[in-house]
Amino acid sequence: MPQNDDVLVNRLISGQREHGRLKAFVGTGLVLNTLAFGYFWLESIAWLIWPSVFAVVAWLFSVFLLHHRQNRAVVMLNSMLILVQINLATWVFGSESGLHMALWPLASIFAVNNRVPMTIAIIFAGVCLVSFATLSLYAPEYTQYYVFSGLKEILILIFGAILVSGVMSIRTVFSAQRNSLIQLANHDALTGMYNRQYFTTFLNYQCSIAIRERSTFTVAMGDIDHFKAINDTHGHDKGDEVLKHVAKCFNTYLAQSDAACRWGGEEFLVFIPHSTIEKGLPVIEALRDVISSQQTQGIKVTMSLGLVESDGTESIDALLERADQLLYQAKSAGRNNVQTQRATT
Ligand SMILES: Nc1nc2c(ncn2[C@@H]2O[C@H](COP(=O)(O)OP(=O)(O)OP(=O)(O)O)[C@@H](O)[C@H]2O)c(=O)[nH]1
Repeated sequence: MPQNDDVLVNRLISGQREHGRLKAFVGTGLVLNTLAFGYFWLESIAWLIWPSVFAVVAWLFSVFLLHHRQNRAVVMLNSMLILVQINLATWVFGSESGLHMALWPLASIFAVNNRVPMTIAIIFAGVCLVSFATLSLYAPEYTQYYVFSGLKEILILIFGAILVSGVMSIRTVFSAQRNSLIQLANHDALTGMYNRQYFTTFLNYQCSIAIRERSTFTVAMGDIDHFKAINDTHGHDKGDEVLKHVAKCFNTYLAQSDAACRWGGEEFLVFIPHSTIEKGLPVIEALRDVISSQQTQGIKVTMSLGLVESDGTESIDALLERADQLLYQAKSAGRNNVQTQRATT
C-alpha cells in the first residue's frame, strides 16, 4: 500500500530500530567499560582489572550476538553483566554510594521486556532482590576508596547511561510489538493490503471529511473474473499467487493519496479522494488495463469493476451496495470492464 504509515510500520516490524537501539546500548557499555578498564590499569588497581577485562569481553560477545541478530540473548547477557557490576561496585564503594539502588530499575527493565520469558524475569528479579538485601546488610557502610571518589561519580554516570539506553531499547521493543499488532489487525495476511475491518473504519472517516469539506470521492469495487476457474485449473496456490499479483498491481499503480484493500475473497476496493466519476474513471480504467495487460504464472487475469461517486452523506453499506450492483452489471456486460454511477443525493 503506497501509504507513509505502512512504510513506518514495516520498518518497525523488521526490528531495524530496535536493533539500532541495542547497538547504541552495547556500544555505550563497551566504551564505558573499556574506559574503566583503562583507568584501573593506569592506577594499577590489579584486583579490579580482571573483572573489567571480563566485562569488556562480555560486551564484545554482545557485539557478536548483535551481529547475528540474537537480540534477546543480548538483552539477557547485558542485564546479567550489569547485575554483576552493580554488586561489585557497591562492594568496592560501600553501601553509602547507593549504587545498589540501580538494581531496581535494572530488574524493572528486565521484567517489562517482552523478549525475556516470564520465568527468567521472575528469577532475575529475585536475584536482584537478594543482591539488594545482601549489599544493604553486608557491604561496607562507608565509602572505602575516598581516593576514587571521582570514579564513583563516573560509575554512577555509567549506570545512568546504561539504564537510560536500556529504557529506550525497551520502549522501542514495545513500540515494535504494538505496531506489529496494528499491522496484523489492519492488513490481509496473504496480500498485505488493508483488510475489510480497517477499510470500513477508513471509509467512514473519509465520509466525515467529505461532508466537512463539501467534496466528493469515488470508490471502486473490483472482482477478478472467473477466479474459480483459475483455482480449478491451476490449483489454489496459483490462485493465491494471482491474488498477490493483483495486489501488487494496485500497490504500484495507485497514487500515494489513493487507498485500496482486499475486501474479501477475490474482491478489492479502491478509494480515490477528492474525485468525481469523471476524474476517477480514467484511473480505474487504467488500473483495469494494467491488470489485463499482464500475465502472472502464465495466467491471464482480468477484473470487472463498479465505480461510484459519493459526497459522504450515505452510509457505507448503501455506498458499497451501489458499487456491488455496478460490479454485477460489469460481469453481465461480459467482464473486464468498468460500470459507473454518480452520487445518489
Ligand atoms: N486461491 C484462493 N481462492 C480464493 C480465496 N478466497 C476465495 N477464493 C475462491 O474464489 C472463488 C470465487 O469464485 P466465484 O465467486 O464463483 O466467482 P468467479 O469464479 O470469480 O466468477 P465471476 O466472479 O463470475 O467472474 C471461489 O472458488 C473461492 O474458493 C483465496 O484466498 N485464495
